[in-house]
Amino acid sequence: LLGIDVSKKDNFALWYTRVITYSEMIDYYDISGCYILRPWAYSIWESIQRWLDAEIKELGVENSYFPLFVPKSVLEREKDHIEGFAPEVAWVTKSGDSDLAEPIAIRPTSETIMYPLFKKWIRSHRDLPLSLNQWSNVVRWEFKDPTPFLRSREFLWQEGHTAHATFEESQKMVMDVLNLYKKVYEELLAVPVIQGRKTEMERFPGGDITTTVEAYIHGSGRSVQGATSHNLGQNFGKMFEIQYEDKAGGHAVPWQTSWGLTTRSIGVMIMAHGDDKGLVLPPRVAPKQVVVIPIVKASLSAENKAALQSYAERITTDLKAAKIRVHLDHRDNYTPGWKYNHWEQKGVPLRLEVGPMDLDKGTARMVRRDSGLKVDLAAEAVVHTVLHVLEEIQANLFAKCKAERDKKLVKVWEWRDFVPALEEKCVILTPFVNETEWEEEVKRRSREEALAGESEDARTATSAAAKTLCIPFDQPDLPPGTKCFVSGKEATCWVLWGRSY
Ligand SMILES: O=C1CCCN[C@@H]1CCCn1cnc2ccccc2c1=O
Repeated sequence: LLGIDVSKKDNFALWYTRVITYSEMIDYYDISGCYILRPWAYSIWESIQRWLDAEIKELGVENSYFPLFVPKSVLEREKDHIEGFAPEVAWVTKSGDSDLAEPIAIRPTSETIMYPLFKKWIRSHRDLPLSLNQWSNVVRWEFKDPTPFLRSREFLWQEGHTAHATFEESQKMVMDVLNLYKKVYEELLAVPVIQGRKTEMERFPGGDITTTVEAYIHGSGRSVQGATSHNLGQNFGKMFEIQYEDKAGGHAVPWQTSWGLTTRSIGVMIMAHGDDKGLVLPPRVAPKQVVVIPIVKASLSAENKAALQSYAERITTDLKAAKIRVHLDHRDNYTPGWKYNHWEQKGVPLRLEVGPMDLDKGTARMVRRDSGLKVDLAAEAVVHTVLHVLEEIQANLFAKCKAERDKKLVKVWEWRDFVPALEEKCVILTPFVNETEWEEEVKRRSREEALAGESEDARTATSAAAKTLCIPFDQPDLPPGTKCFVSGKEATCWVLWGRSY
């Protein structure tokens, strides 16, 4: 039996690679940083999409689709802030043997593609709010080591772009979307996240305010940005000369937002819940929530085999009728034991074993993937028990993840306690002066003290340095006079730090 054969706590990176391949979610491709999303993974993206798409439409956002390509001259209109991103832009320079007159970029994000059209469409206050979303792929030619789902050169996302008459309206949109992102993580993926604002150094330079949901990966002790929602202010309106006639008849520039959640969310869920037997799926996004496995002994008579088969089929039909995503694995070329291992690796929340004894007694044995608990059920109790236990599993996965995160979420007041806490895989709240030079200092010193003279490859996807994750909206009490943990100056807020992807 091909098992994962590596423990999550002993070799997290290898464990992750084994889990995503043995569960048939990912396969590898000739081009580094590009992966195949197999049906078991794509189905999870569809569940996220289905829920989030309905919710953003409730916010008055409409879906649209813009071109994949942006001319060099247009992309560089954002010159000031994309210089940081320029190395990641992928270019089309030829068609066939002939060079293109002007190089064309493949979208890394769509502001520069969309906003010239926003300029054309927004002429009056009656055209506002303009709220569009796009489900698409984007390409960023990352330099750091790629990790399936978490960092790939092409990924799927949604990007929302809105324009409003007032800052207040735009900021409400920013927060409404951020709250949806929190729900995607906490209610669909069973992963707790912390909402907050990015510091000056970490925010999207094209905007005014970047808000974020930050997740913590217990296995690696690293944090990861789950999704972002930006208030762009009037920066892009000015850059793209978007003007409209306001109610008073004057000229005004709209207040804009942009926001995105990507297939990285699937990687976060895998890392958060997976165990040494493989994937553990939250029922709300599990492609299959129950797998029914008949235990057909060779010694059974033909009619008993047939009877067992139809009994298993009846249980499966009852579950399907209750809108439960169920699969009956009646393949006769695999043993029950092999099937248990296979579906455990794929993370199916519940297994129903149905053997000859169960046929006689009218029962089935239910086995939970998250806890391993085995319970014998009467056939007529299967549907309502499964519905209830699926909800229990969803809640249990969230509670376990939150407990693990909270155990590693610590407050630090003095520098001397900071790097040791990082070494303990903690995510750290500190009183902070919130000045960029001190943020740089913490990055530098935490890396230096952690590496203690060893070198670190710039390509590494995971640095030893601590970085700010966010300024949590939920601020602990900060008594006046509290000192910043690193500068000794007056602290102005609590900041969340961690090693991250
Ligand atoms: O986050 C989001 C949410 C979705 C819409 N876009 C914003 C901001 C994207 C920032 N960004 C990120 N990588 C880039 C890479 C190359 C060129 C430009 C960029 C770039 O502007």
